[in-house]
Amino acid sequence: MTETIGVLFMAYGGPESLEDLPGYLSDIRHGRTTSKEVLEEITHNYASIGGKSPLLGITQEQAEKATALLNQNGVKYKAYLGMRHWAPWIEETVRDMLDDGIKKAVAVVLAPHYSSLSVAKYHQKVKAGLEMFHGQIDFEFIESYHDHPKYIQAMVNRVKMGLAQFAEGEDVHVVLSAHSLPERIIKMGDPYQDQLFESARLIAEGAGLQEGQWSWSYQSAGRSPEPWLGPQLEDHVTALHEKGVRNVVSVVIGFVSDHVEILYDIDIKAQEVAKARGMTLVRPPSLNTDSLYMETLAELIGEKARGLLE
Ligand SMILES: C=CC1=C(C)c2cc3[nH]c(cc4nc(cc5[nH]c(cc1n2)c(C)c5CCC(=O)O)C(CCC(=O)O)=C4C)c(C)c3C=C
Ligand SMILES: [Fe+2]
Ligand SMILES: [Fe+2]
Repeated sequence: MTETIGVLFMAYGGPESLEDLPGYLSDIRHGRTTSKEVLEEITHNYASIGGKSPLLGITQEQAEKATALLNQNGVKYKAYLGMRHWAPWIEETVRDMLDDGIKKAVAVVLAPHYSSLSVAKYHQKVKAGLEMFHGQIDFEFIESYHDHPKYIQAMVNRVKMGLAQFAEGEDVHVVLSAHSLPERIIKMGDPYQDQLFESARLIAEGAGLQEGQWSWSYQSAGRSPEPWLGPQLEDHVTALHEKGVRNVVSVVIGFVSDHVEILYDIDIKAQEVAKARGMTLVRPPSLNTDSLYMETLAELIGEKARGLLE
């Protein structure tokens, strides 16, 4: 009988209702209490996008589509979902994999860029799950795929989709962005920023953007007193306005799925800043189940699985 390879698809996790928010925030903030003001602000953000995160449903669809591609190639794969900050928790999914008798598996985070504060934490949770439930699965981990040609092409297509919303000959500026992190990661030698800049360079080149026609920005910095990487998107949009830019295409290259930090932070908050200055800001859709992104995942997972089967 052919052995089934488990594929653990991991994402950040999101609340299923506004009642989940205090517990969700407590997990993200390592048990620290969230102030009333911050809780109210984040509740307002989620209420503005429908009262829950769409992330779990999108991750489920991504896992199904990528696994369907993988299952065309003779090896049998079974998809599992694990979230870092909410159910289904990564550790509990690892228990389910053990219960199913999975012996070999590939773990992938649905985030193309590696950081010790992001991807590494997911990997630690997989290992914690194995320890917690006293099991053994031979895991192969995908660390990053910031320069995978199909991910780059998928993002290039998004840039072009955004530009196509403006009339030919109009002056349009492209802003590529990703989630901010505390500045201290730079001193820690974390590869996050270098990987982001490499993706951005490849995407701008692929889309044929000239110097000055695009720029970089961070978004969604945390609400903690330490300095976070900038410039923040809203400040950046304001600075672009001061330089005479009136049309902006905003492409989030660090996130592959819709969630509050896109649907609120860009579509509502950054959009408000742009509109208040008479600017037009357009955001092409997130990759979600984009076919090139699904092929990126299938290729990366297939490659790691071949290593497991040798
Ligand atoms: C690259 C790293 C991070 C990604 C990607 C990321 C995505 C992401 N974050 C939220 C919601 C929140 N994040 C919050 C804090 C927070 N996020 C990161 C890193 C990434 N988040 C860090 C390092 C921190 C600080 C944690 C701490 O110890 O304080 C919070 C808490 C409130 C706040 O600080 O703003 C929220 C809420 C979502 C929804 C998301 C993508 C799915
Ligand atoms: Fe976060
Ligand atoms: Fe965040």
